[in-house]
Amino acid sequence: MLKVKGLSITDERKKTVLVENVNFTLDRNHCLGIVGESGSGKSITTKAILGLTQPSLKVTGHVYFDGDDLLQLGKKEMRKIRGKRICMILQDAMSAFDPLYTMGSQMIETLCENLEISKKEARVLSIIELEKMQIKEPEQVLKKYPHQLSGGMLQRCMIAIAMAVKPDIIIADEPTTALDSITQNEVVKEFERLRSELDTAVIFISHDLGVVQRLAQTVLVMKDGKQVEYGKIEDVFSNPEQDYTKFLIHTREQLTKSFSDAMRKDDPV
Ligand SMILES: Nc1ncnc2c1ncn2[C@@H]1O[C@H](COP(=O)(O)OP(=O)(O)OP(=O)(O)O)[C@@H](O)[C@H]1O
Repeated sequence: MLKVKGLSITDERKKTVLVENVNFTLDRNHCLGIVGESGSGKSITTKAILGLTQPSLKVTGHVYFDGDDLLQLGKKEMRKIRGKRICMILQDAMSAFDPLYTMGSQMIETLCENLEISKKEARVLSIIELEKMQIKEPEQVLKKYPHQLSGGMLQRCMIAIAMAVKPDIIIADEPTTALDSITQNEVVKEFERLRSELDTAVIFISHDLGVVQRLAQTVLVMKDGKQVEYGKIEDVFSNPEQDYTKFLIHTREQLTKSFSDAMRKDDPV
């Protein structure tokens, strides 16, 4: 459904290469996890796919989606795809909302525009989706302005909108980072549901290898703007080829071990 070929990003002002020759395929009903340390180029790769990079950054290569090369589409055509057929859930939820409007008006407007439904229907759907995100008083949340809600709450609202729109692809950039662990678990379950019930493909960017292992069928490992490993999740995790991937997996295993050791220490004897 989505095929990225030779994607590179150059900062024209600084004459630096930020991302070099990224290649991957995303099939319907599949989840691709993108992992790698901070600054390795995960976010900017997905922003480039959606034409969201700044003009000073030159993007080359191909991004094929349903027969079109997204990198060749004009702004107007791209706007038709963004938000409706490919949704992005941003790391910084605050920047996704307009501070001057209530969450209700923003959610309802987005759903009316993308789903061609009435305001009344959009309101009902907003409440249903917010409830699925474990938001206890959705009517109250709809009355609030973005600054009156926590980062985690805004993140859940953003995910609820994406879930309601049911796009072909959801790109989720660290969607669980701002959430507590119970909500994280619920959000991961929602992504699993989306994929299995609605055929939505997901690109899931995360530092958390455990979450990626649970959700993704394929994984792309990035380091210093380069794709260092790509393949089926079970192959990459059980038999990593690159030292960097081995390091990431080892670090996670160590963390998990220290956590369980610490928990054991707290157990009453
Ligand atoms: N608009 C921009 N102009 C110039 N350089 C940028 C821009 N946005 C990001 N970069 C640079 O591109 C590189 C990759 O950044 P990116 O945000 O994609 O990393 P990341 O892997 O998503 O990191 P994190 O996990 O911290 O979000 C970094 O060196 C960053 O400084």
